[in-house]
Amino acid sequence: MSTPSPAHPPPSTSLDPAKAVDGQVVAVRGSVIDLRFPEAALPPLFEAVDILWDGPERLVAEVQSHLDARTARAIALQGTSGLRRGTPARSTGGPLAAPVGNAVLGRLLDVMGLARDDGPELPPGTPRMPIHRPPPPLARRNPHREPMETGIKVIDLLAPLARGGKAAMFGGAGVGKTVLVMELIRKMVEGHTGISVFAGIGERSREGQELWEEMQRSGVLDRTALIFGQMNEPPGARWRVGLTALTIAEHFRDEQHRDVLLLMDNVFRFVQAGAEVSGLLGRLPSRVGYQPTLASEIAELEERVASTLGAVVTAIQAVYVPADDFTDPAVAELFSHLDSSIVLSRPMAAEGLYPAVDPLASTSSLLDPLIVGEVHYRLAEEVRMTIAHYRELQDVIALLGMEELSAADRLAVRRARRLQRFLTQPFQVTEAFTGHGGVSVPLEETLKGCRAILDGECDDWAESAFFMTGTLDRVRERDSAGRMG
Ligand SMILES: Nc1ncnc2c1ncn2[C@@H]1O[C@H](COP(=O)(O)OP(=O)(O)OP(=O)(O)O)[C@@H](O)[C@H]1O
Repeated sequence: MSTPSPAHPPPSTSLDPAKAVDGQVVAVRGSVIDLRFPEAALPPLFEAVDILWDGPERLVAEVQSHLDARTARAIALQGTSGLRRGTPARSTGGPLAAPVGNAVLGRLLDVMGLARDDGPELPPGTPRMPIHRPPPPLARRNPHREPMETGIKVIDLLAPLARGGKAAMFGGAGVGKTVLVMELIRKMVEGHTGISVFAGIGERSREGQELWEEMQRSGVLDRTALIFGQMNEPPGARWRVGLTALTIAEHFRDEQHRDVLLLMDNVFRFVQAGAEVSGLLGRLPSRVGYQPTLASEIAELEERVASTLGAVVTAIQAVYVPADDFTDPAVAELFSHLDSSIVLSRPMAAEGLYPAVDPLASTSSLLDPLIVGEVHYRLAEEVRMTIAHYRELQDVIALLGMEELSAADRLAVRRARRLQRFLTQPFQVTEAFTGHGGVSVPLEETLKGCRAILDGECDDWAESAFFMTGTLDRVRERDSAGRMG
């Protein structure tokens, strides 16, 4: 067969072009491509192979298994529609390599590092690093964690985030994960002097567009790299895009010693893409239909999100919880890797108690008297106990009404409802559609407010005054205004 000349420039994914060898496509089934190479020249697992076709875009596949001494089974990172048997392929001599360094800042790239904004492609000399790398050794890791104030009351009080730590927002469809991540970006990126890397994994392109505009508006685009593999892209791209973003973050951490804020929306889509790939490769599914390699795939990603002695990586991730089932194996596995887990609750979202952070299910390893201090720790416990007590009483209230409760229980309910409302807060990113101006509350004010509510100082204030506002002083003003009005 004659060799068609490639319609695209040869990829710069290669680490060692001298090692490049030639093969050809022998079978195509959707994203799965079987490739035959000369004996002894079979590319190793995870090597990137360039398919030299005349299709609409460059096509690169990653080797996943060896069928025999000459045949490799690979997963495509782009669509394969129109790909024919016999098409030549060239091993790139190394794994897929992500562009790194200053050239990626201010750019929106895909899994391969190709421009997805309307700018030019990255210059040919841009350094690249393989996307498959081991995590930093334990000796180089920085175990130190210090709380990082976000200005979001419920998070700072009950599930504080750590500078240099890993946090995730868990929630079913439409409970406010993306809104919360966007708000955290807005609050943190401006005060953050390091680099921000955003990985958009398997979500809607509209969200990518909004983020791009958000970054531009905040004037931080020149310190940000956005890497996207959205829901319309093949599973291979969604599976690997997180590693591309991580590689970019690791380069800033290790080579430039700059602090990195790594944002990933949505890590569940990474797991889901892995399950799709596993199915396409014909591997037997494991629990709940997930890939048998679920735990190791998640660990491969999460373990690389690490702070070293030179620079810290602070990761904020959104995790979709399928059918609101927190026992889902992917979700349960992700929990175990985090410093802070923020759980969003559907009943709270349904009541309009935004951010719908579940005060009982959300946790943080920082909520320890030795880290946040005795006062904060005890207060958080007291808030949790009061809300837990209210939840226990809710069934009784629904059946018999408040009148059947003891005086002490009635008081506990009163305070719990005020606490729940005090922990709601208007966000900057939702200003446009809620009509409430966004607020940031210093931790000290949050602690002061909760203390006062628990001590019964606000028992007579109108419940509605606590809803969607900032400090307790503001609640007091609203309560007095309500009385006068
Ligand atoms: N803090 C908030 N204040 C007011 N409204 C909110 C807030 N958070 C979420 N919402 C409402 O809930 C909707 C869904 O939020 P969001 O898109 O963040 O959910 P999600 O969990 O990311 O959903 P999906 O899984 O579909 O991506 C928003 O469009 C908004 O109407």
